Amino acid sequence: MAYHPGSSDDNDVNGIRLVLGIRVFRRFWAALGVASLADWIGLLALTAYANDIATGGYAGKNFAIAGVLFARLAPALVIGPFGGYVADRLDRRLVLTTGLLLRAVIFASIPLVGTLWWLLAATVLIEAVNAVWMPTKDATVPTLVPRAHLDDANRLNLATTYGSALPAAALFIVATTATRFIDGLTPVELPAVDPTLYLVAIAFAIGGLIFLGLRDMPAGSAVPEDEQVGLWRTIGQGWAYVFRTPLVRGLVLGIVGAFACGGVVIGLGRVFVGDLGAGDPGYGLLFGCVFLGLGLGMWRGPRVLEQVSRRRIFGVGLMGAGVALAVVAVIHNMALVAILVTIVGFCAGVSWITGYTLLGLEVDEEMRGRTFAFVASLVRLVLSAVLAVAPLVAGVIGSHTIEMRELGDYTYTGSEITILIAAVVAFLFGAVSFRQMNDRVGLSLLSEVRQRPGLAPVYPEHGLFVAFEGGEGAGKSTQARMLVDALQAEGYRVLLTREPGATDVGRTLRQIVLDPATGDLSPRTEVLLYAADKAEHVDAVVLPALERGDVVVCDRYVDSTLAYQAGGRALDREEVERVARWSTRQLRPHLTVLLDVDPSVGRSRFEVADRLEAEPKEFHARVRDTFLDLAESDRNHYLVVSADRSVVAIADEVLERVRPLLGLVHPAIAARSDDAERTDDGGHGTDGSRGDGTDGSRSEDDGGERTGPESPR
Ligand SMILES: Nc1ncnc2c1ncn2[C@@H]1O[C@H](COP(=O)(O)OP(=O)(O)O)[C@@H](O)[C@H]1O
Ligand SMILES: Cc1cn([C@H]2C[C@H](O)[C@@H](COP(=O)(O)OP(=O)(O)O)O2)c(=O)[nH]c1=O
Repeated sequence: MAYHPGSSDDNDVNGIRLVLGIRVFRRFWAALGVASLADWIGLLALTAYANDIATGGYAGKNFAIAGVLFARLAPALVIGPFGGYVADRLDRRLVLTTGLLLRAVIFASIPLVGTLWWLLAATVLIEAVNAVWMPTKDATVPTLVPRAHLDDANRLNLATTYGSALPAAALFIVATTATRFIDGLTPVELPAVDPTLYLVAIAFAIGGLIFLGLRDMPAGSAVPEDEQVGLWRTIGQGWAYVFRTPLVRGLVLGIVGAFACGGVVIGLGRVFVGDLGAGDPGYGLLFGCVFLGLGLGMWRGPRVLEQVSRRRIFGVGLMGAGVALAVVAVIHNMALVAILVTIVGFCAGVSWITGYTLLGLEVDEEMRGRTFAFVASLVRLVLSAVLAVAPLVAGVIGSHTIEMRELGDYTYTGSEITILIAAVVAFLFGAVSFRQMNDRVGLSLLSEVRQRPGLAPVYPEHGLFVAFEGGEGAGKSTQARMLVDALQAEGYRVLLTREPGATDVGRTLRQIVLDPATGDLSPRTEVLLYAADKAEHVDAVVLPALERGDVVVCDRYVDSTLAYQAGGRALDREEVERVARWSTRQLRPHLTVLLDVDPSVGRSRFEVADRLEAEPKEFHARVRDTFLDLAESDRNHYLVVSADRSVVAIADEVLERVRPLLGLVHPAIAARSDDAERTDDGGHGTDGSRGDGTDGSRSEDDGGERTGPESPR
């Protein structure tokens, strides 16, 4: 079958279209959408209502909200496992219908009774109903769509459940603003969120009626026994695995942190916007902004700062959320807060989607299901704790005013302090995740961000890769040889190689590019010829040696293309870099030694000039500047040496810089006697024409290196 780029997107769209084409599923989905919408508005309305009817000042309001949120989440932890059991014994359509109708009745009863105690009891009841309703809903989906499209159906349902948070926030803003407006027109005072609670009741009733109408839904119940693993057991089982693996540990820590961060904003939101004088519509706005940010973050996440490692982005996202949240805590302006919580949501969304994807990629097949279940359960647990505890803490801290004579009074509230604490915690979680998962140690985040997308470096995971760069006659071959000798003497397995011309194809290419008889070449042709040499060299020589864990010392590498073809020939640097990096699979040396010398000095060290050596002074000046520029932009991976000093002094400096990197490889003393021959074979000095760098003579056909006998081609 032909490869079509983007076909997976097309498949997604087609799959979703297909499941929506199934009448009974379409109606089921519509009912689910209405129920989710009602659920989100309900969450907002319940907390807003708690805020309205609570007595006891600032602390009282916070305690009331903490109570509602806890009542909302706690039953899932306790009743959850039984929900599946009950659901298993009842008819699906009956459960789906009555579940929503019951919720409608309970919601309507809340403003009618109008006490805090009933609000709390009603919340528990709603969740108890939900505990049976949810597993039934999940178990129903497979009976409505063909097995092959179950995934599409589940994804659509998930998107609907979370996607409805945004319209729900909008509806909440409209409903509460309308109530305020009508309130202003009539002499009787309307309770602020009562109409919204009735609206929720109506929406649930509509959802229930749609389910009632689904007569063609297969009857019976089917929650398979093995899917009814309780929450606590899931957590227990997952724990053991997760905490054995540092990467997964970092990920789980971060994911939980992201949710805790979002939970604090939701849990404290109502009181916090109250402090800002924004009331219920403000609360709706805050909630909507968090979800807008989350949605954007999840959508754009994979594209954000593409040049930065995904493992690092994960921690960075969390730290970003922490910083934005800290600013939220100290700023007293609703408009700015709205923008900032969108940023908090965005950062958390980027982290969440990145973490989720990494988890999918890094966790072994057989552990994946359990790990995801573990994460989902843990997130639930932490979210409940945070939603309940955050307002409690805020209530305990209370609202205080400090009098500062000249500066005026400064009021700080418990919600501000608690948000600030959460911000610090989120930042620390992010920092710990960043450290645990950092796969680019030594490359600063700033220089990584500065890299253009698509040019992200790949450093070898095995072996040690060192390149020598510099102008003509700078002493690269001499120094490379000396480094190889020094390392081999210490028992390391070392491969000395070079560009261009270390492979069979490379030798032919070398002949073409360097022979003055070739005459003028288009600069682009020259780039491609060098790139072809590199592609072959990396695949056939460099990577296999690194895979074996050897030290690879390379005389000239990608920087030469950037210096000569981009700098010297004045081609666009980014274009040339894309080609050169692509041809080397983005593989970069752990260390590049730049032997810097005035071009005239280097030039004076030999007599016969090849095609490039024969270029004018200005050309070589540009080459030198480009080399220096490259070294300057990534100091961690470069050593710049003044190459007009003695050979020995330079060699000492190089060895000193390389020594700490030897931790990446192990000396193979035992294997030395036979390996030394082999590595020499792979080097480019064995044919005697050059390479030991001491004879100073140059000839056009000084290729003739053989690649190591163990190289795959
Ligand atoms: N530090 C140095 N000082 C003086 N001459 C040097 C130095 N390093 C190398 N040479 C000589 O310069 C010539 C070119 O050296 P080589 O290592 O082949 O340079 P490259 O590989 O950079 O072109 C050789 O004759 C070598 O002996
Ligand atoms: C690897 C590479 C070399 N070159 C040039 C630089 C040199 O002039 C020539 C390599 O010839 P070589 O004789 O190996 O140079 P040196 O002894 O100075 O290391 O090819 C490029 O222009 N682009 C590249 O990517």
